Amino acid sequence: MQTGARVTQTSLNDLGWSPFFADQLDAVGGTPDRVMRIAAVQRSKATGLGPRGAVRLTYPPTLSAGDIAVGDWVVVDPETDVIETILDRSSKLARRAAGIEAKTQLLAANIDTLFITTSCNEDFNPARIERYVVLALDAGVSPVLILTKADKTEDAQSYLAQAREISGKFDAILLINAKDPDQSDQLRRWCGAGKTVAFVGSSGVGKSTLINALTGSDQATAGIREDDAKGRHTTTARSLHFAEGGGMVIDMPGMRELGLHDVAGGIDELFDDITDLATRCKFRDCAHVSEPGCAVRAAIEAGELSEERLERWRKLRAEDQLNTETLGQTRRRAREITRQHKAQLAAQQRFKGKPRKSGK
Ligand SMILES: Nc1nc2c(ncn2[C@@H]2O[C@H](COP(=O)(O)OP(=O)(O)OP(=O)(O)O)[C@@H](O)[C@H]2O)c(=O)[nH]1
Ligand SMILES: [Zn+2]
Repeated sequence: MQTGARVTQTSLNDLGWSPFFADQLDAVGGTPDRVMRIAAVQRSKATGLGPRGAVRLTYPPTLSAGDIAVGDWVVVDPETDVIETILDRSSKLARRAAGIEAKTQLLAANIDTLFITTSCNEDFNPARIERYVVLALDAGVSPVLILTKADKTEDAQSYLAQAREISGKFDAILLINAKDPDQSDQLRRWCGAGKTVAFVGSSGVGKSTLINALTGSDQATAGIREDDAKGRHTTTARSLHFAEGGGMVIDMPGMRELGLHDVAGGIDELFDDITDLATRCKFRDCAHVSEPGCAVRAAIEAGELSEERLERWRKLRAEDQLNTETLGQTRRRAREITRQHKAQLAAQQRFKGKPRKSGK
């Protein structure tokens, strides 16, 4: 196994180990030789990378697959290969899990940079890009926007201009042909030794092309393919790979649905212009619709803020608030709806039951 051999020669530092994690070892009774980084998470097993190579790890009764993310650092019992502890994360990407309850699904952990990938075509969508930026900012991960397929449009510069309008918070915006190695090499700036990057973006925008360019393709997935339940690497699972020349790359396919959850901080950061303006509105609870003394409306009228951007901010905030309410809040809201419904029915019954006023 090429990757296995490579991992054996790999120090923890190459995998992204840092003082942040080392400092936690004493408290959990761990030692560096028992530490591994999670490269893939399956229902009943996970793949860990460490000094022993790629190892299939088992969850203890207290943990399940949902508690562990690709990129996590764990302490492992070397005799049983059971995970003992998940070390605190330096960063964590999560989304709202499917279902009615306000639950999160972990996507990846301990990432330095999020490569938000979109193409210079109809895939380019400011609202979706903003979603990814909010996710990154909220997690304390630095967002880089990659605009691919620049070679397939006459209009590449206009996409670049639109991207700059979306946010000044990007660490960089790259306009590239992902298939040209000279151009994809620019991504290596974020993949130095010990650094971890993750890719998000729709299907077909060039993520695999870029990941293959960074990792040298086949050998990157070998260690994980070996551990897949069906004996092959599936493209639907998140997984961690080595970048050539240092650093780790996390592939996150299947991210079409990115429900935001508990990311108010990220929304405030991305839309800090609106947040600032809102503090200057005359009314503290200003809805920025038609209130007098509204600084947000004034900015729109002055052409400093676009109506579309304000609308996208509103939508994200509403979604985040809805998705973040606790189960208790959801239940209370459901009870309130039921109560109102019953009250309405009762009123209707009373109305029906009343003897008709006779005209006499
Ligand atoms: N001309 C050109 N083609 C590109 C570029 N980026 C990707 N492609 C092509 O677009 C197709 C899709 O690219 P992938 O790398 O598979 O996209 P992906 O994001 O990994 O897609 P999924 O695996 O479905 O998530 C492939 O045929 C690529 O060769 C680019 O910048 N320029
Ligand atoms: Zn206002």
